[in-house]
Amino acid sequence: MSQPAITRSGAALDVRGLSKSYGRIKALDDVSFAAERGSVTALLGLNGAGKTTLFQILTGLFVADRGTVQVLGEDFAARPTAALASMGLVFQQQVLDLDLTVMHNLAFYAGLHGLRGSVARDAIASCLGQLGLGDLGPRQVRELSGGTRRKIEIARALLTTPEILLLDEPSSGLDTGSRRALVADLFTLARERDIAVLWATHLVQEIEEASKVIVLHRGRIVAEGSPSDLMARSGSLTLEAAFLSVARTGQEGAAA
Ligand SMILES: Nc1ncnc2c1ncn2[C@@H]1O[C@H](COP(=O)(O)OP(=O)(O)OP(=O)(O)O)[C@@H](O)[C@H]1O
Repeated sequence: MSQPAITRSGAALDVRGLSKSYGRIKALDDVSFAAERGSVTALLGLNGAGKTTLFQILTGLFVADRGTVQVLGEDFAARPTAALASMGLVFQQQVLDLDLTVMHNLAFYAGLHGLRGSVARDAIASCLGQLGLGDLGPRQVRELSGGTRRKIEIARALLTTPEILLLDEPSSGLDTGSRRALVADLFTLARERDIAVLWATHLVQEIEEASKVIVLHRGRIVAEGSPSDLMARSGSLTLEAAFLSVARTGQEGAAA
């Protein structure tokens, strides 16, 4: 069996020195980090921190002013189509057609990616099954709750067996119970499918189990480490206090 491709740092996704400005606003300023397989890397930032800009660069919508992105050992800029083919994307905007059934939505997306017939059906069954949605195929999306729709969007992103999953506030608009269920599913998926999950959010409670937390503040990384590292370094008893401390002061080590 071939070895999985890796980047210069050994991680699935490796970002170095990314900068992007909109006129005089520095949305990203020399951002570097890596996301490893089988784990969740959380990108935590208040409004305006630069999370969306980063995701737009990682998905090829925008080009960075400076810096590089490596995906599975390849330079994104050199081979964007291959890089994008290895990624699953779940953003805040709803992407399902409400008037179609779950099965039709997923079959349409599978078809766009060249999966047809029994290959598509098996992939759909596997992805729905993994998220506990196995019996929902015939249901019209409009009849389903917001939390279930979000899970279907995640199942959709998994159809192409991505090695990297980019999530931009995936629990946006969900109630606490649905959010908790979604969070648990995503951590399990990262482990079981050996996917590198990069999860942007401003909700600290969601990512307390993350292997690594990166705090982005006004375009700069102001803290990076495991949740317990961040709490210890800022002298905080909770991850939320540690986050607010570094986000407020723009640097690590400030007392909460
Ligand atoms: N198209 C644009 N033109 C000008 N400035 C922009 C544009 N997009 C973003 N910005 C600015 O760049 C900075 C980073 O914005 P970005 O949307 O990337 O942050 P964010 O962390 O995703 O915020 P939010 O959580 O509010 O979506 C902000 O100061 C924002 O006002």
